[in-house]
Amino acid sequence: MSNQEAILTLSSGFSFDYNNLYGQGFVTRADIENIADRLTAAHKAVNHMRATGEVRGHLSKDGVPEKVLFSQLPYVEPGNLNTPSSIARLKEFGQSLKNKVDAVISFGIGGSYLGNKVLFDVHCGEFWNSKSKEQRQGYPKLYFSGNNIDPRRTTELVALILHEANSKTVHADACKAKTTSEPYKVLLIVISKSGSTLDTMSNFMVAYDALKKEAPAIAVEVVAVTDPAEKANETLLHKLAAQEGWPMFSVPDGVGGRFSVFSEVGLVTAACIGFDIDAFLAGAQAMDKVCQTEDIWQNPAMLNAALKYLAAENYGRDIEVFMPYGDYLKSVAEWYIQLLAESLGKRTDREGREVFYGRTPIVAVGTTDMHAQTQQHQDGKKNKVVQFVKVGKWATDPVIPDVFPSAAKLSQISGFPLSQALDAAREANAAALKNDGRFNATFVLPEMNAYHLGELLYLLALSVAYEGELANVDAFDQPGVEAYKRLLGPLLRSLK
Ligand SMILES: O=P(O)(O)OC[C@H]1O[C@H](O)[C@H](O)[C@@H](O)[C@@H]1O
Repeated sequence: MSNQEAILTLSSGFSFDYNNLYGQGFVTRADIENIADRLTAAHKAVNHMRATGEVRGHLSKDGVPEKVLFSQLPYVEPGNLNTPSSIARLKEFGQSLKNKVDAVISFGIGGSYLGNKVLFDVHCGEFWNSKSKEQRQGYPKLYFSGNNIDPRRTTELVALILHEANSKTVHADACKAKTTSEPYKVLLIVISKSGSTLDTMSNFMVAYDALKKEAPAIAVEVVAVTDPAEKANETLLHKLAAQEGWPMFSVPDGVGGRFSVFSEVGLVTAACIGFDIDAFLAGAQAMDKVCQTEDIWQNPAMLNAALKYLAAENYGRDIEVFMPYGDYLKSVAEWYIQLLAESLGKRTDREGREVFYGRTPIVAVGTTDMHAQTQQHQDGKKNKVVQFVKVGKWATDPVIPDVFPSAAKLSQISGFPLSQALDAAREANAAALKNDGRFNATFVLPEMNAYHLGELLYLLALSVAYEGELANVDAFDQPGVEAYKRLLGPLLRSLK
């Protein structure tokens, strides 16, 4: 295969351009052939995971065998994790907020936040909360909290809600008698698989307390999203929700936080903003089906995993810069950080031998970081793969006008749409890296919509499953995060 042909394009138009990652000076065909047996074994293992949920060596936090079920999520079928009735319930939930709830605050961190933020950014953009209710088609404003323990931001978020509630009352007073004015309705969605994460719960308690005190001007409702287990394994959040009568959605068993964007965790946010759940899951499902082939050249998840694995193992490229071009895709890079870091950053292999495996992920955004990180990507250590994401067709795309014809330099950069300038920048960046033997690749989404986003996120999730097999590490646990937690517990108790 010549380098010019190193593009895998799916029937949806989604493509993986690996020209600058494969061939002379990059990962070679011989490299791939040398691991042919391991690729076959990895594919078999991933298929087995798909069929049974079993992944060799995977244990839960409590050290017992645990199923891995994220690959079932795109298939909405009775008996599956997402069923026709669970999806219908989510959609009803979303509809029930329209023109009724003023603002939602979604509390969560890690896998209980990152995917939700992706859906929000891609669908709503930066200015959703400044838009009118009509522009939001009746859907509520949506804020995130719990993604840090930041006293200032938490205070300011509560103050903002109080201010908005006050403005609503004043507005209602101006229009009609005070007694008939509606309260400002806030829905607090608390998302935590384990049900007691410090960052999430501390912010939730601060906001809940402050807003509840403002009744009746503010009406607070709560929805909990947590592990549905009962009795001995019941989470604190589940128990609380049952006591308080809060409606609940589930983080299903066998779905780790970093894979949960396709479950009720992500879909709750989707429902709140009118994001197309069906198209998102359909994109993920289409990607899953494409990746069922054993032919690596037709299977984008296996190909991506193999190329990145070989780039790291054979050529020392063990940093992955994830660099989408476009502001609202930055959160995809942030979501990917957790996926890659927690899945593959492992001390031991599945036989318990120390391997210190993993590629370090870096968030970058084009064109922004061409003016900040690119110097290092281009001239720093040759230890990186830069993974670009390109959007083919933009929904809105102003042509740069020739406003100052006498300024030759400005005149030169006018007369074509912003998207072409954006992609020319990416192309130049990719070529400059390639010309210096610096590994890079590009995922191309024909347009930025729920379907193609589903394809991309699912490809990345399945890719780490493949790479876990190739590297012989458990891609589904995260024992390393327990080390600081063991120290943090006593520290927090000593603060009382
Ligand atoms: O959903 P939660 O249980 O609150 O967990 C939130 C996050 O907590 C930890 O940091 C884990 O390492 C992450 O994998 C998880 O996504």
